[in-house]
Amino acid sequence: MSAQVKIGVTGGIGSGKSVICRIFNVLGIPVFDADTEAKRLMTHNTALVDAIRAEFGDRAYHPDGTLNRAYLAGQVFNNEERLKKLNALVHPVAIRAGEEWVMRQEAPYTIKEAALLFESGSFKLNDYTILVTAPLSLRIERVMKRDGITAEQVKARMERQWPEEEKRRLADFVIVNDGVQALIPQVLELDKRFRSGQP
Ligand SMILES: CC(C)(COP(=O)(O)OP(=O)(O)OC[C@H]1O[C@@H](n2cnc3c(N)ncnc32)[C@H](O)[C@@H]1O)[C@@H](O)C(=O)NCCC(=O)NCCS
Ligand SMILES: Nc1ncnc2c1ncn2[C@@H]1O[C@H](COP(=O)(O)OP(=O)(O)OP(=O)(O)O)[C@@H](O)[C@H]1O
Repeated sequence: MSAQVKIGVTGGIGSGKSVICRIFNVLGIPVFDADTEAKRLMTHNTALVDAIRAEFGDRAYHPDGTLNRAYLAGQVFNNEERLKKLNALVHPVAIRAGEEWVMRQEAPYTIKEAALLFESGSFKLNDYTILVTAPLSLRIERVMKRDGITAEQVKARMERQWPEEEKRRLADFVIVNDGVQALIPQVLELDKRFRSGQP
């Protein structure tokens, strides 16, 4: 088992997790992006691909084998039961990949970025969790711009995630990404604490 301090970074859609993790990464900290890894596994892990095809049909994949994200998003983000099924297939595989990744790292500490750290229960595998927060309206605006989707589509995903207040109760640290408070000093402060070994 790795003795490294393990930090989870989470936050609702559009809160700015990826932006913050990029800053940690520039400081030399290895970052595992669970959402990206989940997508990679959904096309590269044969058992997972077979299970997704069996559950969601061949339309879940394009003819070239890439994931039909728009189709799957349409299937799951307005249907809680379907989303639960997809999560039950993907999350255990992605969580295992994260644990294997941690064992390979040599660094003062490691970071796992995941939108659903609390919802999936995987926060328990980390020593500390950072919650990234931002006002709802700003998050919607950011994602509409980033992904070219409608406010309704962003809200459908938000409704499948825990409300921020619930996450605050379980988080050890909070980074405010409201476009007003500067991000870099907040990240530097946490980096200092994690490197000290006594956060
Ligand atoms: C349905 C899929 C194909 C849609 O892909 P798409 O490229 O449109 O969105 P993307 O994956 O980039 O997600 C954007 C954001 O939506 C939110 N989101 C993604 N998956 C979920 C989910 N299962 N529940 C709630 N919110 C989610 C997150 O905030 C995420 O960062 C994809 O989200 C997916 O496979 N989700 C299920 C696996 C999963 O839970 N992944 C994320 C955590 S490991
Ligand atoms: N402080 C900021 N100032 C300006 N733009 C920002 C800021 N923070 C984030 N953004 C932008 O908002 C969008 C959402 O940020 P990001 O992708 O980091 O969020 P996320 O929490 O990782 O979202 P998701 O859960 O969808 O993966 C991105 O396009 C990003 O560049």
